Amino acid sequence: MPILELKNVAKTYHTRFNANAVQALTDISLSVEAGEYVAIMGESGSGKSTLLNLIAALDKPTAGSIDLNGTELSTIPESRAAKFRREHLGFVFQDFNLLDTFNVKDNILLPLVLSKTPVPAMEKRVLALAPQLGLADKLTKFPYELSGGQQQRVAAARALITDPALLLADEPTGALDSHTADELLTLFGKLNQAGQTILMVTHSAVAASHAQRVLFIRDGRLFHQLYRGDLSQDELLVKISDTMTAMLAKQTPTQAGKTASADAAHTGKEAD
Ligand SMILES: Nc1ncnc2c1ncn2[C@@H]1O[C@H](COP(=O)(O)OP(=O)(O)OP(=O)(O)O)[C@@H](O)[C@H]1O
Repeated sequence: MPILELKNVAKTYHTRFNANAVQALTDISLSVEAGEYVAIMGESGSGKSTLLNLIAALDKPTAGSIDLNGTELSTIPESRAAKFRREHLGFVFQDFNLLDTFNVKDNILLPLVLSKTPVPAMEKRVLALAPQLGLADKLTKFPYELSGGQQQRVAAARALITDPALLLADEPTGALDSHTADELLTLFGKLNQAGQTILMVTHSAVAASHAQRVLFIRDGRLFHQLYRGDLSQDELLVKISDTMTAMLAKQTPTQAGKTASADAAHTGKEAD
């Protein structure tokens, strides 16, 4: 069973007086299996944040269903949504979102404190996780004492401390220089190899080329998807760039020429 399954999801935003409805997402169906590493790409305004907000149960779809780790999100009462998010999801954002007055260890432990985990269990978990993220010697530091890359690793540790079914990352490399971004993406790759399911929204073709599958959204619809298969990262990067070019040129995937057909032949799969 997939960790995440969206069926025919649509989202319409209504302005206050209902005059100008914005159809942000239309008929999105997709699933993410346990252990997958999926990137979502699309132009500004294509609906990526809307999609993440729906998956994170921060907002509700206008139509369709979203099943996360065996629970249909619409069945979760508002009062239990925060607890559900804490138990099933980890979040990494572009701007780290660390608490300045908490040291690294307390930042990482925050979700466990909120879920009232006993202190010995918290200690055990943070001591096991920190070395995996290169943070073993940083636990008593404060965020302002760390580089951007280190801060983002603290954010990743905080996201992973609850052992979430799905790690959601929204432009995680957006505030990092290219070298540091590369280090973070290598870390995500390692986490994924160790079994972590990851869904990452990104504008960066390089970042997306670290994933096993890349979904492209255009005007709120699933435009295309690419599978890594046995392509190298560089080969996938070329295909991603071709698809982005086609998307910006408003072509269909097949008009984009080899991109779609070669990928379909390679994987036997193709989106809509
Ligand atoms: N709360 C809202 N009320 C009305 N319209 C909204 C709201 N949030 C988003 N939209 C509209 O929905 C569409 C999709 O927006 P969304 O933020 O999901 O795109 P995005 O792909 O995440 O963009 P970006 O890459 O710039 O963050 C856009 O037309 C946007 O203006």
